[in-house]
Amino acid sequence: MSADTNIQTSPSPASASKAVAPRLRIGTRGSPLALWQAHAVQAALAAALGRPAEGIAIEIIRTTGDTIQDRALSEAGGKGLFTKEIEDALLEGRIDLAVHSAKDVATVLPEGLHLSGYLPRADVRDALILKRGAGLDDLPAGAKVGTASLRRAAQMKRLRPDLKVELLRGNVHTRLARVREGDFDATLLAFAGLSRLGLAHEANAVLETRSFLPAVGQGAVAIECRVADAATNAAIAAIACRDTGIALAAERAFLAALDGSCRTPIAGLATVEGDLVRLAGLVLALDGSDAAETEDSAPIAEAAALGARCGGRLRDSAPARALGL
Ligand SMILES: NCc1[nH]cc(CCC(=O)O)c1CC(=O)O
Repeated sequence: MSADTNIQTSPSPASASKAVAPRLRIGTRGSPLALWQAHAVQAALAAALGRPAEGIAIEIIRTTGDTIQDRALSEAGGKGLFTKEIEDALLEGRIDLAVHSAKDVATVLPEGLHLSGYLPRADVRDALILKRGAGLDDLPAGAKVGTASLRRAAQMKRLRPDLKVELLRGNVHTRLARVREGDFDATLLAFAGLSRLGLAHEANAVLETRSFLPAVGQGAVAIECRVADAATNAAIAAIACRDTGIALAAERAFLAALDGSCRTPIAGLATVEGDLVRLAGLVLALDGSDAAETEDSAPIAEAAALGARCGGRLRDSAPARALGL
C-alpha cells in the first residue's frame, strides 16, 4: 500500500475541518404540481448557493391525501393529509426541507418544525374552466359546477345561487378532462397551478379577487424545515421572498383564529403595500346564502396580529356562528 493511499483513507485534522457543504434533501409529494414546486426550490437553492442542482436531492413521499380519491378531503380528516408523512421524514432527519403548496399546510405544525420561507408568490386568483363560453355569465341556469373546495362551492353559490355544485376531485388534468368530456359544465382551479403545469391556456376566465377571494396561501410555495437546523434555515433565507412571508403571516394567523377544521368555507388574501399589510377575509355559509367579510391593514411588523384580529372579528359573525365556529 503506498503512502498516498494511506493519506486518503485516514483523514487529517485539516481535511476533516474543511467545510464540505452537506447534501440537501428536499421532500415532496409526487404529483406534477408538487414536483414543479420542488424543482423550483431546487433551482433557486442551487443558484443561491452556487451549487449544481444535482447536488440537491428530491425525495418523493406518498401522503395520505394522495391515496384518497373518493371522498371530499374535508370529510377524510382535513388539513395535514398532504403533509403528515413528509413532516415525519423531516422530524426523522430523512430529508432536510419540505416543499408544499402553502394552501395545503395546516396552521399548527408539529413541534420542532416551522415554515422557514416562501418562494415569490404567483398569481393568487382562481381560474374558471368552462365546457363552453368565456365567463361566469355564460353558464346556463342550473349548470353543474364541479369542485372539492368548500370555499369555491360557497362563493360560486353566492354569486350564482342557481348553480348546482357537485364534488369533483382528482389532480388538475383529471378535473380538466371531466369538464372537456362534458361531465361538468365548469370547474375552478388555482390559476397558479394551471400556469405551473403549462396549462394557463385552459383557463376560460380568471376571477378577480374583489368578487372571488382565494384560499389562504393560494399561489405560494412554502418551505418547511426543522427549527434547529441552522444551516438549512440559512440556505432557505437566501431564497425566501420577504413580502410573501409577510402576507402569509397575516393570512395564516387569520385562518388559525377562525379554523377548527376545514369544514368551513374561508377565504383570505393579504398584500403588502409599502410599509403596510392589507388583509381581506371572508367566511361563508356552506350554500353561500350568508357571508361575513372584513378588511383591515397594519404595519408589516404586525402582520400576524392583523390576521388574528380579522379572524377574531369574523368568528363572532352570524355565518361563522351558524357553522359552529
Ligand atoms: N388543493 C390542491 C392544490 N394546492 C395548491 C394548488 C394550486 C397551486 C397553488 O394554489 O399554489 C392546488 C390545486 C388547485 O387548488 O387548483
